[in-house]
Amino acid sequence: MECVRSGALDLRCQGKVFGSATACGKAGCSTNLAGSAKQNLHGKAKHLQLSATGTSSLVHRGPVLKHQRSLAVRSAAAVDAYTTFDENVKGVTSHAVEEKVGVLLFNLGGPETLNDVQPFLFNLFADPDIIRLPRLFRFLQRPLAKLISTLRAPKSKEAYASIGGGSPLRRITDEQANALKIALKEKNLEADIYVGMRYWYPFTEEAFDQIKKDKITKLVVLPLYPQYSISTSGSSIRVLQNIVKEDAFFAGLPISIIESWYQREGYVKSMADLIEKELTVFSNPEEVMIFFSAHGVPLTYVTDAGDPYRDQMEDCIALIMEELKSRGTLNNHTLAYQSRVGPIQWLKPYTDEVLVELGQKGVKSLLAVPVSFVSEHIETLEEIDMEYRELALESGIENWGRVPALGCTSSFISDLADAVVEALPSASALTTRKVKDANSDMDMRQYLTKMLFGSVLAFFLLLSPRLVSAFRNRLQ
Ligand SMILES: C=CC1=C(C)c2cc3[nH]c(cc4nc(cc5[nH]c(cc1n2)c(C)c5CCC(=O)O)C(CCC(=O)O)=C4C)c(C)c3C=C
Ligand SMILES: [Fe+2]
Repeated sequence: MECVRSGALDLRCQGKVFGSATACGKAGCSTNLAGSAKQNLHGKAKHLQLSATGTSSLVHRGPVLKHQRSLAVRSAAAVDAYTTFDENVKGVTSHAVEEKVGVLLFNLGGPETLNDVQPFLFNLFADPDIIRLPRLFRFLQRPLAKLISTLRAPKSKEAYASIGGGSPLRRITDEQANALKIALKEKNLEADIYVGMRYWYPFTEEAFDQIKKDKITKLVVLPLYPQYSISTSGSSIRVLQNIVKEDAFFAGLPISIIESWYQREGYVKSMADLIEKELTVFSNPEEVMIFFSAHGVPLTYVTDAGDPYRDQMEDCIALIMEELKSRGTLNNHTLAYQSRVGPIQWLKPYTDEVLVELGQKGVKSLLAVPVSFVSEHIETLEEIDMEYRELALESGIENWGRVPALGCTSSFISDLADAVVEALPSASALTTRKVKDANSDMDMRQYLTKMLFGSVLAFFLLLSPRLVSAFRNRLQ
């Protein structure tokens, strides 16, 4: 049985035109484009552009319109998946072989012992999506990562020591992987699940090796971050793009990427369930301020590099609050950003500052809701449960609660399984996505200023012990 990808394909999304897609329709054909039409092309942060020539690009565009659609509409267009087609593989035929579906979960990874902390931090800071140096200064990435990870390690080790000596991320992600496999089976999809961590074991590259060994024939990529950021899902997707460039197996493998899924009904409802449940612990639930605390990113990611993270986060909070409102829960809420690192400006408002302000304003009961991540980790268990709780109580807040991370909540895992099932038909050979690079937007003057500033900074950082110790104080 042979299938040639053919027919009119025009899915231009400007929030209005959903276009058309022609499925091959032949039995056993793995190149079914029909699913593409179901993608979430609602003109928010992402736009899928596929042309009849078979080329495509995915671009982030801002600013984002605030949500005005009903949840039902959102749920029908729930999967933010995209597919790109390589000119070189256009017209490639695929044969009816037994399908072996793989699902690759992307996550950050975390140190498992205190000895892992510094090398884990090195991997993190060596990532050009985490410390974005101008192209000419990329040679400084690793020395800078070595320096920053060494300076940061003592503080991080202390934090990891206080939660039992290591990150629970690997264990929880493995549990989520197992739960997802079972949920998919219940939906009649047999799939092998792979975990690819960006900065610690099992590394993304190990997952790629296994996927290749297992001869997977279709892959759905699911980053375990509800909202997209250049620094998280974007960074892992870049690793995927690199392997697609380097390895013929991955260049030909049909892949579908679920970029962000905070807008899925199942996720929104699961979050609302957790919040509702936790509110009942307070003696006066209606007086509790719902305090969403999201992991921050440096401000320039959003302002210069077009990271849709802040827009998606605000959208996500609006959806959860809308859901709560529809259930009669009318509490006040606020959003702030936590976990900033180093002497630069991050997304505001900052969690620590807002907690103090709320205390001063007389807020007495507060429910913290971690919202950028779906498992417990250092920043929920240490930063929120210890540091922020203490700060809140010192600032006059009397009743403190925290919503647990979603983990393996069954409604949530079932919804992730639905997302995978919905994304599968749009799997297709992937080409390098045009990730918007902050550097490409810089004009020459900005670029030269950054170069000059970067070289002076690097010079002092590497050579001046006084500045190193000053910098260390800012990092701790
Ligand atoms: C959506 C979530 C996350 C974003 C966005 C993000 C950006 C980001 N993070 C750092 C620096 C650090 N992150 C660290 C740990 C960490 N980060 C996330 C999530 C996001 N990061 C998680 C889930 C974790 C915890 C992993 C674990 O072990 O449990 C750390 C290490 C811990 C520490 O020392 O505080 C650092 C450092 C930057 C610079 C950044 C954006 C540029
Ligand atoms: Fe982080």
